[in-house]
Parts: sequence; C-alpha cells; structure tokens
Amino acid sequence: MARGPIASLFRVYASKSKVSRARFLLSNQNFHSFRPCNNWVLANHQFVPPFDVPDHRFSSSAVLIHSQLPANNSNFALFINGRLFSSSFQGRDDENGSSAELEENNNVYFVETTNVEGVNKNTVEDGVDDVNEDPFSNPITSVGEHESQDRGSNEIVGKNNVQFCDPVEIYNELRKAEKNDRLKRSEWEILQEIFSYFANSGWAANQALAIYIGMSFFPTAARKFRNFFFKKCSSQLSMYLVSLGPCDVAVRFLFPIFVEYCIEEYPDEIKRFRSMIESADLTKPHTWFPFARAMKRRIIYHCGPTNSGKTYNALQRFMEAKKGVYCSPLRLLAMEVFDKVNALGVYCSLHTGQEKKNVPFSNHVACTVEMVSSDELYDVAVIDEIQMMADPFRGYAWTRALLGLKADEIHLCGDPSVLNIVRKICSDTGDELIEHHYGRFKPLVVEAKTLLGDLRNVRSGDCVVAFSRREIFEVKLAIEKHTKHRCSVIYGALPPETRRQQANLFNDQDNEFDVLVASDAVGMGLNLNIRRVVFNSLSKYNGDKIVPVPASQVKQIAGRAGRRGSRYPDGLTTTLHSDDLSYLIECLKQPFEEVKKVGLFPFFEQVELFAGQLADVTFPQLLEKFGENCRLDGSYFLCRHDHIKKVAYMLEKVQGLSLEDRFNFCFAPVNIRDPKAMYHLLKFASSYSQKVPVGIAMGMPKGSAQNDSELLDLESRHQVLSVYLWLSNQFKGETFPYVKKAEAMASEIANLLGQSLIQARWKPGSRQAGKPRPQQQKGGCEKPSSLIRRYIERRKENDSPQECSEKVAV
Ligand SMILES: Nc1ncnc2c1ncn2[C@@H]1O[C@H](COP(=O)(O)OP(=O)(O)OP(=O)(O)O)[C@@H](O)[C@H]1O
Ligand SMILES: [Mg+2]
Repeated sequence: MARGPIASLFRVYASKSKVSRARFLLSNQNFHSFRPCNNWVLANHQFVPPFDVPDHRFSSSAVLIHSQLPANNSNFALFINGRLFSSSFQGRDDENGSSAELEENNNVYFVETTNVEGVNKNTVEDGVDDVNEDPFSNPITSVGEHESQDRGSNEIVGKNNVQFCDPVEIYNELRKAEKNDRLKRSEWEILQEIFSYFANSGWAANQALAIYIGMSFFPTAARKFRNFFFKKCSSQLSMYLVSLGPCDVAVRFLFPIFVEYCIEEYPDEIKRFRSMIESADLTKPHTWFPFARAMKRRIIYHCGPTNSGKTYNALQRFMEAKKGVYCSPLRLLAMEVFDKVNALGVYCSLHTGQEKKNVPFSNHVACTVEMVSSDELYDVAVIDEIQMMADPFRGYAWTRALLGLKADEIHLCGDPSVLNIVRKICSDTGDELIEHHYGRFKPLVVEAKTLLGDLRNVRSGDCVVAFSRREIFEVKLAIEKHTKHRCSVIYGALPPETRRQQANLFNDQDNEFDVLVASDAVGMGLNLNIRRVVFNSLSKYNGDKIVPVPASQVKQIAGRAGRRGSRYPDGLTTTLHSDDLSYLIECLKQPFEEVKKVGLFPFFEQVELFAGQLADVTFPQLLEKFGENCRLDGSYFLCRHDHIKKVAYMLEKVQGLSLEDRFNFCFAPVNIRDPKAMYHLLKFASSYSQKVPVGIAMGMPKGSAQNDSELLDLESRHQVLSVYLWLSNQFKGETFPYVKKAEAMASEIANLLGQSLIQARWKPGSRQAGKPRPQQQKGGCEKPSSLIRRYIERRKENDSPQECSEKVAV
C-alpha cells in the first residue's frame, strides 16, 4: 500500500489504453456536496472534462492528469473506468486533511498526491518511472482483453482475474447475458449474504450519493441490482464473489458495477435527485446578496473582551451617520440603544419582531438582528455580538446581516472567536476589513475566598448567577429569608419590559433591592451596576443532561461585573461553593476558541424551490429532507431547527395554509415547552387559515401572582401576546386586528409580572409539573458542583498542575 504525501495536487498516471473514463469529484465538506471537478489538466495543459476522458487526448502511453484542489481540506473521490479508485473517505493520514490513501498500485494506474508548494520530486519521478516502465509489460493489463475474446459472452474472465476487469466490461457482459450460470445452493446463499451486506453498507450508500443515488433510493436500487445480478451472473463472477464472502472487498468490487447499472436503469431518478440536491444548494451564500456584492463595503471589526468599549465606539459612528441601523441580539438591548440614542438627540426608531415604534423624522433604527432589512440602504450599520454567528439556533441571522446588509460601513462588535472566519468571509465578499482591538477597561479580579457555600455572605452589588428558573427563585428566597438584602431577578422567560424594570430596581440606589439574581440572560451587552458576579453553580441543563457551563459563557457573564461608568468600575467574580472556584479560574484564563463554522438557514424562496422537487411531502418532512440534502461549504453549518420542526408538526393539523404561511408561522417566537403558548399558536393558525380575523381568545389575569404557578401563568400569557404581536407584524393586513388590545394587555401583564417579582417569596414550582427535575433524570441525583469537580479532575490528569491566580483579566 503506497501512501501519498500531503495533497493539494493530484496526479494520475494511467496507461493510455486503460483509461476510458475518469471522473474526479471534489467537495470541501462531505459527500452531500460533491461536485465534479472541472479543472483536470493534462500534462500538456489541455483541460479534460470531468466525464468520459476521450482517448485521443492521451498523447503518450502514460497519462498525466493533475488537478489542484481548491481548498486544503477538500475531499475527493476519484473514479477511473467507473471504479472508485481512491477517496479521502478511505482514511486520512495527514493533518492537512486532503490526504489520499492510495490503493495498491496495480501497475495500470495510480494516484499520487503532493503539496503544491515544494512538490515532492522524488515521488513524482518515481511515479512516472513506474508507469513508463510497467503498464504494457504487466500481464494483467492484457488478461481481460485476450481472455474475454477466448470465452463465451457469459464468461468474461477466469475467477482469478475478475478483480482486474473493467467494471464497465463486467456490467456489459452481465447485461448481454441471457441467463445465469447454474450455481450450488450454498453458493447462492453466500451471494445473498454478500448482496445483503452491500445493501447495508454505509460506505456504498455514501459513495452512491456521488452519482446522485440518494440515501432513500439506495436500498431499492441495491435490491434491483441484486435481482439483475442473480438473473445474469456467470459462474466465474459468482465464484469470485463467493471466494470473497460478505465483506468490504466484495462491496468495493460490486460498487462500480452497481454504478453502471444505476446510470443505465435510473437516469430519471438520478436526474431528479440531482435537481433536488442542486435546489438545496447553500454553498456560496455571499452570492445570495447581489446588491450588497455590488457595493464596496468597509467592515470595521471591534474586537475585544467584555466591557472594553466595543459597542460604545460602534454607536458613536452610528449616531454620526446620516442613516444608520443597529442590530441587537436581544429586544432589551435594542430598546436600550433606542432610549439612549433618542436621549442624546438622534431620532431613532425601534423595530423588533413584536413592536414597531416609528419616530417621526428618524433616519436611524435600532432593531433585533432577525428584523434587519437587507433592502434598505444605510451609511452605517452596527451588528452587535457578532460571535453569535456561531450560535447553533440563531447564528444564521448574524450571518445574513453580515453578508446582506447594504451599508457603506458595517461595524461588528464581538469577541475574537469569529475574527478569522469574518476575515475569510470578507475575502469572499470582496469587502475591506479593518480591525480594532480592545482590552478590558479594568481587569476582572477573582475572589479566592468564595461565599463558602453560604448565601448569607452576599453583599450589596452582587449578582448571583443561576442557570434555571427554579434555582433563581430558591436563591432569592434564601437570600431574602436569611439576610437584609432584597433581590431583583432577570431570566429568559420574563418580558423585556419586566427585565428592564428589574434591572432599574437593582441599578437604582434609592431602594432596598441591592442584589440581583439572574440567569445567563444577563450575559449579553446589558449595563448593570454589578460589583461582583457570584456563580451559584457552574453547570446547567442543556436540554438533554447537566453539563459544565462553557468557558465562553462563563467569561461573558463574569464580565458583567465592574462596567466603566458604573458605581463599581472594578469588577469582582467568585463562586458560591469553593469546589467550583478552580473551574471558574480555568474558564476565565482560557483563550477564546476560534470558530470554524457559522450558521446558515435557507430563505423561504430556497425552501420553496426545494419543495418543487418533491411530491407529496408534508412541511416537516420537507424541512427534514432539506436538512439531509442541503449542500454547504466548509465555513457554514445549517442552524438547528428542532423547535421549528416541532411547530411544523403541530401545524400539520391545520388545513389550508400555504407553504409560505407555514414557514412564517414556524418562526413565531414561541416557547415550545409552554403548552399554553403552543395551544394559542395553533388557534391563531387555524383562524388565519379560515381567513377569519384572528382573535386573542384569552382574558386578563385577576392581579399579580400570589404563588409560583400564578407567576408561570403570567409568563405564559405574556408569551401568547408576544406571539400574537409577532404574527401581526409578519402577516400584514386585516388578519390580526387586535394589535392595540394585545399591546395593552402585554404591557399590563409585564407590569403585573414586575409587581409579582417584588412580592415573590414562595418556593418555585415547575412549568412541567410532575416531570423530573433535570438533576433527577438518568445519571442520578448528582449535585451540579460535583460535575465540575469531576471535570477539573479529568483536566488535571491531562494537564500539568497550574497555580490558581487571583487576578485574571477577561
Ligand atoms: N470612551 C468611553 N467614554 C465613556 N464611557 C465609555 C467609553 N467606552 C465605553 N464606555 C462605557 O463603558 C461601558 C462598557 O462599554 P461597552 O458596552 O461598549 O462595552 P462592550 O465591549 O461592548 O462590552 P460587552 O462585550 O459586554 O458588550 C458602557 O457603559 C459604556 O457606555
Ligand atoms: Mg457590547
């Protein structure tokens, strides 16, 4: 087995007489995105088409074809005469990724891979020598030709030579044969096993994608191929396969014959699947925005840790501009910028999914990133928290904004994790990139003492961070019971208005609410007067199990302490339990991890085009199939859309919605774990489909909440109204006539929530009463902190011990 060095250049040496067809497929992602390579070049620099290399192009007995891969980490599959000759999926043997594990040199042809810079001369020359010396002297090359002349049409070659035959010839012989040769029962049984092994081979199913035989059609094609084979096979061919038995070698032998069979038998299927794959093409997303591409944009990346002035500086340019847009990761932050900018005398409107406040004469708008318009032309755009491009669910909104915004100047604010990928994107789009690097105004200091497991040690200005709603209320209750402090709370399910009211309560010195208890919802951009961030725990439920909170998130949250211009410009952070301290320090010390891929999601038009290729599929199935078949290139991933599919399944019951309506309904910001909100969304969709005015069908609560289930009820009601308002903005016209009423109800409920939180002194319940708490799910009742301890212990086993530093800059 010869192994090639690092690959960027491919050279194929082949005897002239033996290469009748060569096909080279390339992908820089996976087999889904394979495409024929168009830059095959002969030694004499003539281009060779990817299919059916014509004989006359081969000017000498040895043919040199080389092709430069477009990217270092490209994958490839090389077919010669229909046989899969080599593919990167056979194994990787170097760290540059595009390695070729070469098959045995059978002296007919072989592939060699070398680095473009510093081509390994020895290997190339050795290769040429091998080919020049050998191809015609090798007895194998002539066996197929001579022996097939001597035998009958159903006997291509002797058993020992079958493996060296051209699969195209084998296939042609099979096709011509009128019937099969008789075999013993035991041999048939082995053949059955071989074909069943073939049909179940993941390798073959994957390889078949390269010729556009889809995963779902592969089993049918494999079955038909087996029937065809059984009807026609010669004893020699069967004996050869029987000698191999059900194994990978047999699969690799059969595969190119299978390819020939499929190409001839299923041209329509292949064409259809090919069109489907092409319609799910998400490669080159920068080409989706031709107007933005026609502009010469300047991208200014404000790169730095938390509390380093990134947003502040970007907003200075935003306010100076004649026309500007600020794209926020959260409604609350959009509202904050809206207030701040208007207060400074720059008229600014507010656009979020739920509300549109158009300020007269304004040329500026603060919006949530999902709502930004790529039709408007701006002088300056700001995209805040750009590292969210890598968010598994929402990342696509940042990617779209960066690729599609029509602005002369675009300011990106974020940590360094996406800097490299932004550089790559800018080189694709042709935009100029300017980088501004920032350091934190004041270093964050870790308090080694911790709270020693006792919440009585909280002090004024502390923000205690907990990662579940239940934990938040437990902490609030404990602090208020055992100390003189009062706590305001911030968590994800609270409406932005309530969060703001709670933040103001905490920031304002003229009241008793001097401690904040919050979830990771405080982690982004908010300016709060926090002196010290105390982590109640450092593990959280990720929807599946309890895991340590990722370092990037720990940094982001801890960075809320000690903001410039606040009452506490020097930030402190610590943990409740001393067990967790070393994990906190480790997180703060960790450099930002470089992001390799950012999120994408198709526009409706792309999904519609894809739908046109499939008959009789439901919308959730369509989303499923899109996910399976879409092509992406190496810098992008398809955003997770489980929540969208969940809504899509629910809406299957609703008749009469167009594809576009379904698509839009599925993006409604509904909490899929809130049955009440889901029920109302279903009702809204039903009324909409019946073309009757969509009502709210929900009354107002009696007053503020007296216990946790009433508080949950207020949160749910607000969710329902938020969904209604969001839908009313999506579906213009008269369909959602009760916007004013919904706004008034939402604002009233946000107030009631605020009042309830001020009074709240009860034990928390659960939204899904009766369901086990995350800690109690499989894996046992583990204390979150012990998880961190185990994580640290594991790390210590791998790393050399480090001194715990007290002062850590983040
Ligand atoms: N040059 C400045 N003059 C006055 N105040 C400033 C200046 N730069 C930043 N600030 C203030 O410092 C605080 C932190 O700045 P900013 O919000 O821009 O940080 P950031 O780097 O965007 O942080 P994060 O990553 O948390 O969003 C803000 O209150 C901001 O108003
Ligand atoms: Mg910021």
